[in-house]
Amino acid sequence: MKQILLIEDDVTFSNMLKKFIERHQYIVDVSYNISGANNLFKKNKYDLIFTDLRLPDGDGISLLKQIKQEQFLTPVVLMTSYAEVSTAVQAMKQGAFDYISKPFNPNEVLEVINNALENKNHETKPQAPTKTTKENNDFVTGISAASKTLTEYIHLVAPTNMSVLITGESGTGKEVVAKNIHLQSLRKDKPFVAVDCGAIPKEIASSEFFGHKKGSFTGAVQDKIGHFESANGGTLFLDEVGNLSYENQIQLLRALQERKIKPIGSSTEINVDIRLVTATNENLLEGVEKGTFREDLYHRLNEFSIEVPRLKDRNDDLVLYADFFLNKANKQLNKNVVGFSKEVLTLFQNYDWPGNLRELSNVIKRATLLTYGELIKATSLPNKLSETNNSKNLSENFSTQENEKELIISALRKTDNNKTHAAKLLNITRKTLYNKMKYYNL
Ligand SMILES: Nc1ncnc2c1ncn2[C@@H]1O[C@H](COP(=O)(O)OP(=O)(O)OP(=O)(O)O)[C@@H](O)[C@H]1O
Repeated sequence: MKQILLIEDDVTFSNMLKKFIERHQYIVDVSYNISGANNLFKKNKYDLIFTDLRLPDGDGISLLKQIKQEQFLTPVVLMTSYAEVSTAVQAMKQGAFDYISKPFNPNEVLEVINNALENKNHETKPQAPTKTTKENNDFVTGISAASKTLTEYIHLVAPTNMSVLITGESGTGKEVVAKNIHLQSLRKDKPFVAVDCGAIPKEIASSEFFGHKKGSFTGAVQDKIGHFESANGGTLFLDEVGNLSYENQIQLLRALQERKIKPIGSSTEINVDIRLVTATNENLLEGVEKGTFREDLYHRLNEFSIEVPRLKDRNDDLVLYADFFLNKANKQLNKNVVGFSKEVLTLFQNYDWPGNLRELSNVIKRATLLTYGELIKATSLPNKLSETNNSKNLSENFSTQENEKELIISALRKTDNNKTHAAKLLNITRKTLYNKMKYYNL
């Protein structure tokens, strides 16, 4: 039977976890601190070690380093609280096999155990696992339920030749998903051609898609290869596909059905073998109902659909993405910012992120540039992040009708007595604010 060591100072929790894992045919030892774990290491050889990040006599990261030196092959899984996820990500770079954030469900624990033990059986040397896919280092997989479903769908559909329609709000990562589908497909060594349909004027769209011969129209000063031909053998990604004119939709449908294209001014047809992936942040079905988007094309594009979740709907991933964008910004700006202050993480959690991952990435890049110390502080964030928070806290409290007078005073102070801004913060109209100020003699 495989032997697992659990290092966790919460006695109730560790005993509960021990019992659960033992029920699945593993031998489990528990230590409540690092010194106890060191004694156990001397006596036993473990197949897997679970350790808490914070222990009474040290931290899980230094323990991880020690284990990696002494018991090279033993996988180590860190158990973290939500706020420590970014530290755990750092730990993975130092050789932790995985991390699991509390509270976790039993199936998650079993999955991590299976993965770790399976990995150990197959690997001859330890791997530094990463939350990015091997094929694409710019893709963070995410740990939220919504992200897990997204990843599963990508894995499932990538190796097929099905056309995929990716939907989701702006900045959620639709293009990144499309690229990932390509990189996980059999076409990964062939081109991935991304076209923004919203940026192509309809008059030149067919030349852009199918190419043209020199002299075939005014301005065609040389032969041009179209996107279909450039993507031959690979994947053609059409972003903002809802923006195609009706005429362009017909041309696209024909090319997809016949798998042949004819450049403008040419008499020869070219066979094309492309996998089509499209994206939109509009509701194409509404377009179909209104008659602006062809229903036959819609079904042709939508052999499989993937909805990329809003950042707000994958709260559990926020720190992971923040950490990823911070690393990226550090590299781009040649900085060495280590992390985020607690206050910043709270502001991040409370903000709605209407611009999704793109907005998060931009906010972090700007803040990284403005930061001279180790941690990004709230003062380096755009005002809108704290405004939403103030407004949320104030308006939430306000609706309870308690301390109404104090809340009004606080809002007026925060906004330098600007009634319009104060009313906004309190989520009431200016008129209501004036009435209440009169009532409270302010
Ligand atoms: N899974 C991910 N891992 C890391 N970075 C990501 C991920 N998804 C998106 N991003 C980053 O977020 C930003 C927005 O992604 P992307 O351009 O793919 O969004 P989009 O949904 O296609 O946006 P739009 O609708 O405006 O075209 C990019 O900087 C991208 O690199």
